[in-house]
Amino acid sequence: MKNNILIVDDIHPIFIEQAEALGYTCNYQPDITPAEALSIISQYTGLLIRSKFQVDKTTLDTATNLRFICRAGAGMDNIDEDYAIKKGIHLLNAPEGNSDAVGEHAIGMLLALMNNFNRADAEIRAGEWKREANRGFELKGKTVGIIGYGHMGRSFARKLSGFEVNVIAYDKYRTGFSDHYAREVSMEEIVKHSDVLSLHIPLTPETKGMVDDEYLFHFKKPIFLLNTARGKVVKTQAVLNAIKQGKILGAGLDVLEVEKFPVLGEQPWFSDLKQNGKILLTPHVAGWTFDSYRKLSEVLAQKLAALKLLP
Ligand SMILES: O=C(O)[C@H](O)COP(=O)(O)O
Repeated sequence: MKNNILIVDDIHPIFIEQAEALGYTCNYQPDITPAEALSIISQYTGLLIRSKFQVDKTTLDTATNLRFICRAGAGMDNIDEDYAIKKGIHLLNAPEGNSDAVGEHAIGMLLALMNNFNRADAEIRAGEWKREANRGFELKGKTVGIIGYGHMGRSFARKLSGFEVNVIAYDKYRTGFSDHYAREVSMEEIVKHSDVLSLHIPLTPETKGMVDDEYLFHFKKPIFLLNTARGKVVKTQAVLNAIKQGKILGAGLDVLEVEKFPVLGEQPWFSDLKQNGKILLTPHVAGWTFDSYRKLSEVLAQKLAALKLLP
């Protein structure tokens, strides 16, 4: 069997260079359709994907020679992980490659929200000069609650040092992680003390729809909400409701329950979302920078080398 990798998305060429130095042959097909990929996948021992390609049971059953999947990114929610592991397929991802990007994006969103950057900018362009309506909040002295203290949560916490904030973090799957940047707390404490809530958790059946009306109702203080994780973790309608009730002061959403047009524009909540000046939107780019583009490839190539699948 050949040692070859089918690459079905856009990645920095350094991956190909390094994989070929290890002895792999790469077939770079960033524009391949899922159907086309499925029709040739049985010829490959490796597959490299980003988020647009779904690796479900059918794909895994068709990929009879597959030994590893490289995910150029962090989220593995587009892979049927359990089934792949059952088939003995190695799964590699690269959160180390885009955690700085996500941490910085979250910081940028937070400062922009707290100081009404997007709304004030739009107002001036429309001929309105409103100082009082655009009075901001300072980060200093606030409590920032982080849910999920993996690569992304830790990166955000590190980048908050210097802002003189109290950083608390909760992670269901990790304990004993308090460090220089964040203090480990329970979910109850996050809900009780946070002025800012930033989500850094994967999408799983358990986290799907986690941030809903009921969850937001329990927060003791009005919060700024950041979601740079996965859109389906947050119910968009609940965010709109909480803004109306004054429970959310601003929301920075890099990811949405449904992404891309036209399907996004067809959602019942989309017109309210569009008109709400307390919501700042970006198109799922928190982890996608000119810098992370190369780092993701480098991290994956290193992990592939460490697998030592080739003699
Ligand atoms: O999971 C990630 O790393 C980010 O969400 C980026 O995903 P992408 O592969 O779509 O850029």
